Amino acid sequence: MPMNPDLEKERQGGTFDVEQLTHILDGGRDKTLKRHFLEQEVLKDPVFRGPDTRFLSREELFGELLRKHVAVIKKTQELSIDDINEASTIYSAAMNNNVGPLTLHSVAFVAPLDLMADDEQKKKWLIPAKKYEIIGCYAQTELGHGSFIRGLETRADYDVNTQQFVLNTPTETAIKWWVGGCVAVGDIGPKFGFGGVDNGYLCLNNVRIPRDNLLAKTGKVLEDGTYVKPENPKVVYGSMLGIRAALPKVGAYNLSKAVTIAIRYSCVRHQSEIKPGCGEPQVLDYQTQQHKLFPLLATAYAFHTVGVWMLDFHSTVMNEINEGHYHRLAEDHVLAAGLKAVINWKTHEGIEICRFSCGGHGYSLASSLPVIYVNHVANSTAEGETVILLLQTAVYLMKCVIDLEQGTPLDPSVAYLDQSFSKSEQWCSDVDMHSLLKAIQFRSKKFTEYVSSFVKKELMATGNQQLAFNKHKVILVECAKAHTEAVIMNAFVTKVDEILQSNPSVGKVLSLLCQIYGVTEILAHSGDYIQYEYLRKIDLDNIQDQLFKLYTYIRPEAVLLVDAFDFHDEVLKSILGRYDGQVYENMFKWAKASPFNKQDQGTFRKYIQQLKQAKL
Ligand SMILES: CCCCC/C=C\C/C=C\C/C=C\CCCCC(=O)SCCNC(=O)CCNC(=O)[C@H](O)C(C)(C)COP(=O)(O)OP(=O)(O)OC[C@H]1O[C@@H](n2cnc3c(N)ncnc32)[C@H](O)[C@@H]1OP(=O)(O)O
Ligand SMILES: Cc1cc2nc3c(=O)[nH]c(=O)nc-3n(C[C@H](O)[C@H](O)[C@H](O)COP(=O)(O)OP(=O)(O)OC[C@H]3O[C@@H](n4cnc5c(N)ncnc54)[C@H](O)[C@@H]3O)c2cc1C
Repeated sequence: MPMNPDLEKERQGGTFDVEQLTHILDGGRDKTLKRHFLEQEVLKDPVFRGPDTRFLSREELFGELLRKHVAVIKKTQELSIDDINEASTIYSAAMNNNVGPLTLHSVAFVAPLDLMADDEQKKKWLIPAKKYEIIGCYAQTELGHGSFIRGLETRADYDVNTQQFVLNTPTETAIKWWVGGCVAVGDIGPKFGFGGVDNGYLCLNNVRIPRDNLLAKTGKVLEDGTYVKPENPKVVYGSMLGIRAALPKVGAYNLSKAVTIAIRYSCVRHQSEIKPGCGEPQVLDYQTQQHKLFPLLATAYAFHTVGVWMLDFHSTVMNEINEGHYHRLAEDHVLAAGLKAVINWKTHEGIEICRFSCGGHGYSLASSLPVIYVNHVANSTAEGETVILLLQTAVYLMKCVIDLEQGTPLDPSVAYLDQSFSKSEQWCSDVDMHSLLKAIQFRSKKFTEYVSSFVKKELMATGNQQLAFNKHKVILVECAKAHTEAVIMNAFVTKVDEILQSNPSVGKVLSLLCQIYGVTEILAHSGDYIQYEYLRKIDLDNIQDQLFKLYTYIRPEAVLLVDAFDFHDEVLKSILGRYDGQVYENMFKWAKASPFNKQDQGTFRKYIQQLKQAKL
């Protein structure tokens, strides 16, 4: 199919090599080549062909995705893939923006076995689980409790005579609920999205399991019922850490899809007039459309950068824990908590902005933006609700303030809290990314000190930490967000500095995106910078001008920057986001193919006839 002339023209501009940026995003040219190979292994294999999942009912969707997910597993085994990124490539190429039915087995059942099973148990369960010879799920949440784990009601009473645990969900609120990939007991019914996953309920009534079913690498129960505590009790929470540490990159992936669709479509879509008689401009030439999409484009790159960094950090900490060193578990937990919370929340807001920026066609499943949205938005609740996780990060920051007062060294990701920040020089309209990072770190430091003073005062008055925290939860959450933004900006600046050395032209365009991310973040909290007397009104006016100037620099690069995400059309599955930009013809073809246009509208005639016969 010929290339849409608008997109053809867009691709003649630009100042950097798209392929080199794709290689950087993938982690090197070899990884890009391997990703292309794996995608083709899926896309050329007829077993992965099937009905357009956007036209399917919930039951049909579950069946079709289960069929495909089994094919994904076979393909992954056939190609001897064990790298998580490569496995994700095969999975994403097949799932058409859905979450597969066996996802929870891989991310929430295998991970805890890996982390908490002893060698014997690994042989018995982890090895067959990795081969899908046993399929598992993660049944923690109950009808009455999800966030408050210590409030869970399920019982496991030890029967010393039979060396068994007797499992019971003693009340209705104790029924296990939301259990992804939970089979044979019951599905909790239709949901907002996640149609490919059978989130189930599980009632336990005197279910007996052997003593050695308790994962024993950390804590264990001896034959006489004595409980041997794990060296570090918090490691039992570790199974939730793995998914949280992975979800920032999942957020980046989903936001990258949404901005790819919205920016390509905004170059194909012509609407209204700027200069009368000069034809309808591309909607991406409107400053308001750029103001919607360019900060999100910058955010997608920022989230990808920090998502890769978080996964590396987490895997290092897990290796340390496997060797018995727990000193970085707390930092890993609060980083994963803050990044998972902020990134997934801003991602679902961003996907919605992308959908709105495509007008009516964004509301059609032909765009796939609604599919990407309803499947992504769960990530702000699942694996730790947003506020719950931000409070974890906030409590850690309050401890950092005490550590600072006591001269205890801080973890590297919060070291900036110990830095002194002088009030900024007057800003013009070309503030560099390092100055923007300093400002964002300054705000986080000041906010942490401000919140800590309130919590301390409350603690003095009540002597109760939970009460003190509960009275200031709103500002504690904001404090955690401010810190997390400092972590994101620091990772982005660090990566861009590195790329400026290795590939100056790519680095330059990414530094523009980094500035857009930083300026947008500062303008979103401009009042704080005035209140803390770090910036003046003139500074804020200047960076507002800078933002609009940055948009003009990014405009000619925008399509190339989304091309660099390198989504194959069959992976993106969006008519608005097609690489060739042939939207209208394919929208019409897709609509005509809808089963709704095929089925006999007998119902229509039957009921309309009734109206006519009713002699209204
Ligand atoms: C093959 C390719 C596949 C690709 C896949 C792609 C995408 C993936 C798609 C889908 C997957 C996404 C979602 C679906 C899966 C969802 C599964 C679930 O939802 S499972 C259930 C998740 N539930 C939760 O997250 C519950 C949240 N609540 C809690 O974690 C706890 O209740 C709490 C909020 C942390 C409170 O704990 P507690 O009541 O014990 O009190 P605290 O004093 O706050 O904590 C005690 C202590 O422990 C530390 N800590 C807490 N959590 C952790 C942790 N995870 N790790 C390490 N440490 C932890 C905490 O800091 C305290 O320490 P201290 O202050 O020093 O005492
Ligand atoms: C798509 C999806 C898949 C899931 N898969 C699984 C799975 O496979 N296995 C599993 O075990 N679970 C699963 N879950 C459940 C999920 O982990 C819980 O929904 C999540 O932990 C939130 O808990 P909750 O639903 O009890 O919300 P609640 O904690 O009841 O939250 C309700 C509101 O109360 C607020 N709140 C609660 N506690 C506090 C507090 N201390 N301070 C301030 N505010 C508070 C929250 O911020 C929120 O606004 C899944 C959920 C979804 C949506």
